[in-house]
Amino acid sequence: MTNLNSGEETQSRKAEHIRVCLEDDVQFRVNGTGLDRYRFTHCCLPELDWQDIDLTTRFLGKSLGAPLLISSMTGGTEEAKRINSRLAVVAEEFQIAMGVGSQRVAVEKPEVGDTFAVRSLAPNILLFANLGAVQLNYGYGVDECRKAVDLLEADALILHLNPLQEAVQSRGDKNFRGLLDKIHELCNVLPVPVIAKEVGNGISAKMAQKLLEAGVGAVDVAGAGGTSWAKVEGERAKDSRQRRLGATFAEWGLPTADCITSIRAIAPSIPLIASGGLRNGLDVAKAIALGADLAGLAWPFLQAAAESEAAIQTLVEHLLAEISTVLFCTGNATLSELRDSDALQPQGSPATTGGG
Ligand SMILES: NC(=O)C1=CN([C@@H]2O[C@H](COP(=O)(O)OP(=O)(O)OC[C@H]3O[C@@H](n4cnc5c(N)ncnc54)[C@H](OP(=O)(O)O)[C@@H]3O)[C@@H](O)[C@H]2O)C=CC1
Ligand SMILES: Cc1cc2nc3c(=O)[nH]c(=O)nc-3n(C[C@H](O)[C@H](O)[C@H](O)COP(=O)(O)O)c2cc1C
Ligand SMILES: C=C(C)CCOP(=O)(O)OP(=O)(O)O
Ligand SMILES: [Mg+2]
Repeated sequence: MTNLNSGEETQSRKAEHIRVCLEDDVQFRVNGTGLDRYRFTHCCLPELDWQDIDLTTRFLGKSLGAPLLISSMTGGTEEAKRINSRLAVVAEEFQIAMGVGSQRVAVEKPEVGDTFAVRSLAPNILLFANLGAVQLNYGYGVDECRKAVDLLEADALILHLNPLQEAVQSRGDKNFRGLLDKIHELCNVLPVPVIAKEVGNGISAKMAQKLLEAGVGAVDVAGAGGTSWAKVEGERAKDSRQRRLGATFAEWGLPTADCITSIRAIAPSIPLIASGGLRNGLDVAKAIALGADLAGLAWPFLQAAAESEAAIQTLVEHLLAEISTVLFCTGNATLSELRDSDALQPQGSPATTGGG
């Protein structure tokens, strides 16, 4: 490993991330999403025909068939190219949004750029480029960000914020000083919106406020409760210090539900993505009812994509059926009706007053 140049090291890390996420137990086990603290109030007479249920929505100026995002995952290897291609074909079929994984590997090794370039397979979807914000402290500037966007003809650039992951990662990039100012400068000149995203440890209302003041166009909370990147990097550890760090911080982070409610409270109208531990359409519907505009899933899509295009189609069909069932059984025809309703209640409050 020590003989690898940075491009090769990054490329082999991408392969290991896929392998570890598919083969090892790297999910949060104790600190959940917080969504189980909420319940929908069942409505016994919805006054709806199932046919009237409408899952369409808009995000950052584009129309979507459903409020779903295939969260940023991969690129840089042949396997990653196969995964991205399968995901893009299904995203186009259902008109849902998609992000690719960090394009740092393509900056370091331009010849792997094609493993990310899915626009021709998904000409109409909302598509997100991806780089780590921390790279702005390691020689990256507007040029690299612009190239990442151009390679995909992306609608926005996701900057991932992953201090815990970098702290546990072997040879991780740990200089996070001064990034807010650099994000601010980037937002001023990049021709597409910047989306600030965590990777499974969550974004607090206080930090969301600072990021919005810096000019980001949207926030993806990527909270705790799903894939734990401390666990992933702990599995990749090269020494006992890293292995122990991964174990100690395996459950660290802000639950996804708390991120959504606290950010919505201070920013009532910003484009807000919920992700981190969403595993079915009921989770998605809860996230929307709590105030998110879009719901992202990574790990479930990785598992399906590793199998086949048909498995991804089946996953999306299941998610759509589950979200539709929430709308049906709470008597809401649309996502905005659901969000404006009182159908979702904290568990423990009288379940017979809301909804209907
Ligand atoms: N900073 C963070 O965001 C979090 C940190 N942790 C830490 O991760 C480690 C493993 O936790 P584990 O036992 O698996 O998980 P648990 O969720 O069972 O939490 C264990 C302890 O951490 C407390 N805790 C939960 N959330 C927070 C928080 N946001 N900030 C500070 N303390 C919190 C809990 O207090 P209570 O019962 O009152 O909730 C409990 O005493 C612990 O060291 C824990 O402190 C765990 C969760 C979140
Ligand atoms: C294999 C894999 C690779 C990932 N790579 C990236 C990445 O390059 N950039 C990023 O922003 N997030 C990345 N993520 C994090 C996800 O986008 C997501 O924030 C996180 O896994 C929590 O969502 P989940 O619980 O649905 O998996 C990756 C996730 C997986 C499973
Ligand atoms: C995998 C996740 C969750 C985020 C990116 O990880 P890396 O730290 O490997 O990304 P780059 O350095 O390659 O940007
Ligand atoms: Mg990194």
